[in-house]
Amino acid sequence: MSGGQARTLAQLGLAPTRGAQAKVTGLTIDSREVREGMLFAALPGTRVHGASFIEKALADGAAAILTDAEGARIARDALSGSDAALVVTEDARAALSCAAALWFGAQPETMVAVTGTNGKTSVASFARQIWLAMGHEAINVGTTGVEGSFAAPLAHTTPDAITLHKVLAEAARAGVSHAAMEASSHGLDQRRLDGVQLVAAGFTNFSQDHLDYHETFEAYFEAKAALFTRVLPEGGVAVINMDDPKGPQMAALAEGRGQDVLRVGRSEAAQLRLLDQRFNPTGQSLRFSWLGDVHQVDLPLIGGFQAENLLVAAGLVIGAGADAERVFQLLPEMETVRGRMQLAATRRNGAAVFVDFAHTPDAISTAIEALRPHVMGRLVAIIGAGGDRDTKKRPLMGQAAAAHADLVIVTDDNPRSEDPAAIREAVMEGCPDASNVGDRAEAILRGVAALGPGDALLVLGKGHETGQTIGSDVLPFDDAEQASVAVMALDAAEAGEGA
Ligand SMILES: CC(=O)N[C@H]1[C@@H](OP(=O)(O)OP(=O)(O)OC[C@H]2O[C@@H](n3ccc(=O)[nH]c3=O)[C@H](O)[C@@H]2O)O[C@H](CO)[C@@H](O)[C@@H]1O[C@H](C)C(=O)N[C@@H](C)C(=O)N[C@H](CCC(=O)O)C(=O)O
Ligand SMILES: Nc1ncnc2c1ncn2[C@@H]1O[C@H](COP(=O)(O)OP(=O)(O)OP(=O)(O)O)[C@@H](O)[C@H]1O
Ligand SMILES: N[C@H](CCC[C@H](N)C(=O)O)C(=O)O
Ligand SMILES: [Mg+2]
Repeated sequence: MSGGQARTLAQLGLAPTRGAQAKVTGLTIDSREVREGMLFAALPGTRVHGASFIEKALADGAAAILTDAEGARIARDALSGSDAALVVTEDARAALSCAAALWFGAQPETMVAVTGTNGKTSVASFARQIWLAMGHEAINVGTTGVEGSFAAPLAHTTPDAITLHKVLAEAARAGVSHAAMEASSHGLDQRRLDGVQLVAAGFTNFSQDHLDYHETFEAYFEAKAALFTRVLPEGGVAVINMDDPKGPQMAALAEGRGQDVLRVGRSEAAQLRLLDQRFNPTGQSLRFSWLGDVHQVDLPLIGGFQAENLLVAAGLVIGAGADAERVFQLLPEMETVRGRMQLAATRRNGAAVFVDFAHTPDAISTAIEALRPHVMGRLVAIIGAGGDRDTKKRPLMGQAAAAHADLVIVTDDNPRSEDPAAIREAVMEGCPDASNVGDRAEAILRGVAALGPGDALLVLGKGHETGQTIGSDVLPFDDAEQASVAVMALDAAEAGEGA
């Protein structure tokens, strides 16, 4: 990213090995984006070390190179033949994040982040909704892009440091004072958010995902724990869901770092404690206590887990300085998070179709179980797994659906570069009695056709997504829209038959 005033490396918090006088005109992590005068951050990658592109970056006019010891070794010849400024540091990704924060120079005054396998987007959206209802200019940043008082699309849940700080600075300059962001495990591992100044951070839960990247559960947990052990400063507020088996461990890590821990959940240890939940066809009622005082609230939200997410969000907003009673008054105003247990359509016979983003075994179990108490009749689930992602989760996703739904249809999610039929086969290993319908629109039509009075269909996996990635093409596809189309078509056909 270029533009703005040229700065010295010291102004970007970097200690140059050589070229202290050099000024840079912008930052990039991609050699293909290098322009005259820019700093090229040559970072270690999963496929290749960015240092392999230092020679090209220098040829294209890079004025400075930021890398680690391995990068300096890989590009020794290119570097010794150039007089560009050089920063060699142990953790080049973390250094880049801090440099990006200084380069863009502004971020919303009050920032919180949330990590966990599931629930991050929901928590960030609820926190933003509470702040907006309090009259603040607020955003959430993550899988669904930047939403709220300032909007922008994002390609990642936690964008790379340069994209992140660019968008945070734009939001801050547009008047945004409060931001809740998602901290993905990739983002944490790659130090993408190390330059963000957090006042509070939250943890929802921990279960299987992304083992293709992290390889072991331990490494995956460590990546998530880094939100507390590295990113949230001492004295920050850690909001921990104590109902998750990993909650107590995360709370201990946060306490060990000198953070104030605000415990939430059903657990007796919780300061913000869920006491009771009652479900109805359009939402739920909660009884909860805050430091012992009992409150009751009616919410237009489907799914018991959204109450857990809402408590984490309320904890973050309180942890960031809001008056707790004011926060609780605003909870009935919360709206469904797009693509999370979202009512997409209702059949003439009363059967409902919901769309949800569950794409892990745990989320599929949770989502189907969570819909049960809102539904009188049978529950039909449509599932699929994405290509180029953790392959081990596929049969477990099938098992989870078979264990909790009355009828399962396996279909394509985003096959990406993989063979869609092979992905479906892997899912079917966990649910051999399911129907296998590759075409997602047809699967939704079949699911809707199976609904009798009081039944519900839950279309899982793609939530808010508006495209289906097949190979390298992204074709328009929206589960909620397809559900409406299917309901309209089948209701019209039935009305025609009855006439
Ligand atoms: C696995 C992963 O996170 N990969 C990210 C990583 O790429 P990488 O390490 O594989 O990069 P690489 O291809 O080995 O290249 C190494 C370095 O060389 C640079 N390079 C490469 C080629 C070139 O010609 N010139 C050049 O300079 C690259 O910019 C990179 O910095 O660094 C790249 C630059 O920051 C990211 O774009 C890329 O995200 C890819 C696109 C991705 O899909 N990531 C997903 C898995 C992800 O991050 N998902 C999370 C989690 C979502 C969730 O919670 O479910 C997210 O936060 O979205
Ligand atoms: N607290 C929770 N516990 C278990 N499952 C949940 C919880 N919250 C959400 N889910 C399930 O996970 C799905 C994704 O929710 P959400 O988008 O909020 O999570 P996320 O952590 O942001 O996911 P991603 O990793 O894709 O960013 C939901 O659609 C729901 O099925
Ligand atoms: N952030 C998640 C989203 C998965 C969504 C699902 N529809 C899929 O394509 O697997 C990922 O990139 O793994
Ligand atoms: Mg998300």
